[in-house]
Amino acid sequence: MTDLILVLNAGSSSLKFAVYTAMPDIEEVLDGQVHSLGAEAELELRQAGDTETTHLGQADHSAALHAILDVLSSVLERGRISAIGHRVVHGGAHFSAPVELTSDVLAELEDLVPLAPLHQPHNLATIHASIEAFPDALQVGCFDTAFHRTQPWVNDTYALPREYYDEGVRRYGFHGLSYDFISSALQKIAPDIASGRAIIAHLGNGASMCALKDGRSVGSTMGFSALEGLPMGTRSGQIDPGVLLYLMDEKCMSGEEISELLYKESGLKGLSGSSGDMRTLERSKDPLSDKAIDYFCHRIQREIGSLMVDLGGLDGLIFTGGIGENSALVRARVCDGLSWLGIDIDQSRNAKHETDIGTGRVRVLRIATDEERVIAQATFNLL
Ligand SMILES: Nc1ncnc2c1ncn2[C@@H]1O[C@H](COP(=O)(O)OP(=O)(O)O)[C@@H](O)[C@H]1O
Ligand SMILES: CC(=O)OP(=O)(O)O
Ligand SMILES: [Mg+2]
Repeated sequence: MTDLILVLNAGSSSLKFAVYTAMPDIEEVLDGQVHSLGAEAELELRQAGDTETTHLGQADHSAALHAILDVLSSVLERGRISAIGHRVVHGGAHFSAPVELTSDVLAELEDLVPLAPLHQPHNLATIHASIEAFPDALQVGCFDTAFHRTQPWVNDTYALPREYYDEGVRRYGFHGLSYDFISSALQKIAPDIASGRAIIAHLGNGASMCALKDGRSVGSTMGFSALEGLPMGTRSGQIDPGVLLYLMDEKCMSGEEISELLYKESGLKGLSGSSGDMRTLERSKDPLSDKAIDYFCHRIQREIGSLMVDLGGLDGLIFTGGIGENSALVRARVCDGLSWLGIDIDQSRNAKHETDIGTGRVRVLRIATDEERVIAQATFNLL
């Protein structure tokens, strides 16, 4: 029987999965995802070049996991799951590398739930369900925050009294598994950029950007929680803390209500008044949908300026994530008007989703991310 590695990646709007053979090296057998979690979830299974889609309808993370385990049962007849690698969004200040998920580690990760309420509970629930389904498998956690531990202190802290930093109020940054993958991919696709100054825009339902210098993270738009920085599907992104004081003091909103507002009702959903999903907004004829896209792209442009200061210039701009990889419109709007920074793109190559779309001094690339492969490799290394 072949040894297999299963990877589970619980995002805010999706549960992605992949299966790899484990010996002698990792090789992907299949992958897929349940996307659009909520009322209209769909399961996609990709195997040997074919994609099979099943409509699930109403499904949360737990229903998605069960649907995935059902689908996998046919594959499992041919092999033995010897390890399961999990994406864990928050590793706090402590976890800077992948670890075996022992009960002590899980207890520490439980403490981080308040810092990532949209992700950590789903990550932990997925881990517990997979321990139950595969009690003999090695369970490994890989952290979204780990990649950013190389950031200089000025980008790691807020200007609060020092004791807050010491107790963990820091700028952790997220999407590190994706940045790790892109950083490795750059070494093959564009080695000059891999060892130069790059900005990676991971634009998915959650969205952030990373300043990459010599392959290491030196800046990120996300900080303490996955709320800071860019506006997202349903998250506000950057906001004046004075607004929160106003909501508490003048509108008498509770912490829970403010959390609901900032995580679930804001961003593209709040601005458009209809949807936080980029595909839906692009198809919509409502001018508010277009304004929401405009705001999203403008904030990305502003963050490019800010991250360029961290880098001392720019050699490459990389688009990735569900929106970054698939939306030619967003890539075009982000690059529009940035010629003065050396950012220009070829509209026809962009429309065809080619890898190399830049025509100016800065190389502009579209690279599909693969967080699952980073997790599989780390899990394999710990086997
Ligand atoms: N063809 C497409 N055109 C525009 N947006 C797309 C397309 N495909 C996916 N997206 C958008 O990508 C986002 C989901 O990104 P993804 O990275 O898969 O999410 P998550 O953060 O949950 O992992 C959604 O807003 C979705 O509408
Ligand atoms: C950290 C984060 O925002 O993750 P996701 O993009 O999966 O929501
Ligand atoms: Mg994601």
